[in-house]
Amino acid sequence: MDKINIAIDGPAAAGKSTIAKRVAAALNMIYVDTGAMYRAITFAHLNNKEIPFNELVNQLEIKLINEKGQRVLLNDEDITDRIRENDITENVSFVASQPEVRAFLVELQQMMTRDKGVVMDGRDIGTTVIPDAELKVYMIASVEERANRRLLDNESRGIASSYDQLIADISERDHLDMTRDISPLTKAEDAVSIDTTGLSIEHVTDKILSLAEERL
Ligand SMILES: Nc1ncnc2c1ncn2[C@@H]1O[C@H](COP(=O)(O)OP(=O)(O)OP(=O)(O)O)[C@@H](O)[C@H]1O
Ligand SMILES: Nc1ccn([C@@H]2O[C@H](COP(=O)(O)O)[C@@H](O)[C@H]2O)c(=O)n1
Repeated sequence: MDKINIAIDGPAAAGKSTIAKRVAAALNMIYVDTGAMYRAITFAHLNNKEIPFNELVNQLEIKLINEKGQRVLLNDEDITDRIRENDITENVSFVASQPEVRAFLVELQQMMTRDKGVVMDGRDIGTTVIPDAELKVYMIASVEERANRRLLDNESRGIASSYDQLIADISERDHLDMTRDISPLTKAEDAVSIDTTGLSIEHVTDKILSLAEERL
């Protein structure tokens, strides 16, 4: 096959974006971080709480620029670092449960994958956004390992956090994402499960690359 789409879903801090970026670079595909798009709308909502979601989404233009990882622009403002801060993380699952927000972003994401050649990570990619993706991966890791990874991640970004708080926050966010009414986080029936607990980034990347090669 000439071009494929790859969907990577899973709970918070399982390693989806780290691996998706590497897989996309190795296969010369486009990487799309859909979590960043929900975070961008959360940023807009926190600055404009009085605006209903159906009106808010019509005022937003979200661009993902593949430069220095991936830059996130909201109405041409670079909010890449801002959307990783705690207030956004604490509110994003609520914003992502809003029907108007999901309809707006799923349509945008489906347009981005129409011509194939995309590695997209998120929570509903294999189930809702690209149910016909040639490769679907459901990536998991123990909550302890995910909290440790996020702790190191936050330290490197200068974001204050503690291991115990991260365990609680990650567990709560997963619960909200798995139990919301619309497109809850769940493994697509035809997704390949990969438990990354104890596995290196290189090992997981190679595993997905070999699954992709089988489909190309
Ligand atoms: N297999 C792995 N082994 C060790 N560390 C990893 C592994 N995969 C990812 N990491 C590290 O874990 C941290 C979290 O990974 P990442 O941000 O990719 O997760 P994510 O699933 O995209 O999270 P979220 O959905 O919350 O954005 C990063 O610092 C990354 O370097
Ligand atoms: N396809 C997606 C992607 C993300 N979400 C929501 O956004 C939150 C942040 O995602 P990160 O990957 O940046 O951590 C996530 O917790 C979900 O609430 C989503 O609903 N669908």
